[in-house]
Amino acid sequence: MEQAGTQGDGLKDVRDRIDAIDLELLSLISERARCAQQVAQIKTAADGQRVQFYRPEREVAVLRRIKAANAGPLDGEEVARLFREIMSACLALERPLNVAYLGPAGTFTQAAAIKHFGHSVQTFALATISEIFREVEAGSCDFGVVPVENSTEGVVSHTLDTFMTSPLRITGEVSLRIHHHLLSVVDQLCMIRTVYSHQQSLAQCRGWLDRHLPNAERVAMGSNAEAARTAATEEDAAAVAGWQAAEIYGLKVLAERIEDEPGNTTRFLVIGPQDAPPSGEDKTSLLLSCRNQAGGLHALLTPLAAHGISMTRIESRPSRRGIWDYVFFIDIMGHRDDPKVALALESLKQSSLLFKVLGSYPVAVL
Ligand SMILES: O=C(O)C(=O)C[C@]1(C(=O)O)C=C[C@@H](O)C=C1
Repeated sequence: MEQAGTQGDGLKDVRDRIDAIDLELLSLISERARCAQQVAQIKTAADGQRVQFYRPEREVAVLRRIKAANAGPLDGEEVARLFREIMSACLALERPLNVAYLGPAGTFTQAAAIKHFGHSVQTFALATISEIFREVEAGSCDFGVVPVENSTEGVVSHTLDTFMTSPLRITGEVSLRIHHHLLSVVDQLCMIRTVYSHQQSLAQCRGWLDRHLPNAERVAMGSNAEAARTAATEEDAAAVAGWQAAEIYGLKVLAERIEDEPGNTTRFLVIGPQDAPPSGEDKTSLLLSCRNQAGGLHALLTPLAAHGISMTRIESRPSRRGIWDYVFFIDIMGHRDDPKVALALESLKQSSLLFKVLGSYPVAVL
């Protein structure tokens, strides 16, 4: 029913304007989608079977340009998110992408996949990180999304270990603010005897669980979503998971944001058959190992300092070739095709026993 009184004509006028703007937006979005269809024809004519519809370096260029041009009142992130979805729909017109993620549905990895690719991709829930690598290697999925590090609990070692033997490349990164909630079919905390979650999430909420559920048994599961699915079938259990899992498995939120660290962030990697061309603001991930001798790591890193390249992360893992042998996962700023980075990589290659470029990819916009 129409609002009477003071809102009257003023409200109707503005709503009429909004309706007219929406029609203009629709016609512009449709025109943009037709352009994407033309791009697809041009790409197919040029590259035939080997055509790459998804262009990560172009996508970040579009988003960076929009963010820079934005004059408000909407926030830059907000505007970029809208354009993320428009591009996702345009790409799906060219060819829908298949993206594998660590399932089941409702995990933070699925949220990361959608944040990176938008809602128009087809996502496939797989049970393990190894399976995701396998499906992308086999070509049954175009890309995979895997967790790699968490700001409270550190690295997801399985992901790093799998890179040692996989031919796949890193084509993108996604950072996601993680909020954990306590979910259950019951609505009283005193009824909870068991708390299910992934071991990293249990660790991230340890303080809260110690204070509020000191006597409940904590049971580690393969994923938060699996924990939510299990908790949905038990009258005295709860799961620690995100709101997506609450929605999917029909659970109530007993307590919100129970993570101990307010800035809790998880970083995910996008993996695919190739890495990304330069975008102007990129990172490169490397896998290296050095001789087991005094000053070995220092010597390994000297070429980076010598060429003025900044390192954003270094992680060491046992190589499994001998008990004293370690490999290093290193992230640096810049693309492997940047002349300065290319020179540094060349000398790194000379000084390391094992040298593998895992990929160059754009610094995330969202
Ligand atoms: O510019 C292209 O190559 C396109 O395919 C168009 C477009 C877009 O909608 O802007 C869509 C998908 C690509 O990943 C990048 C950009």
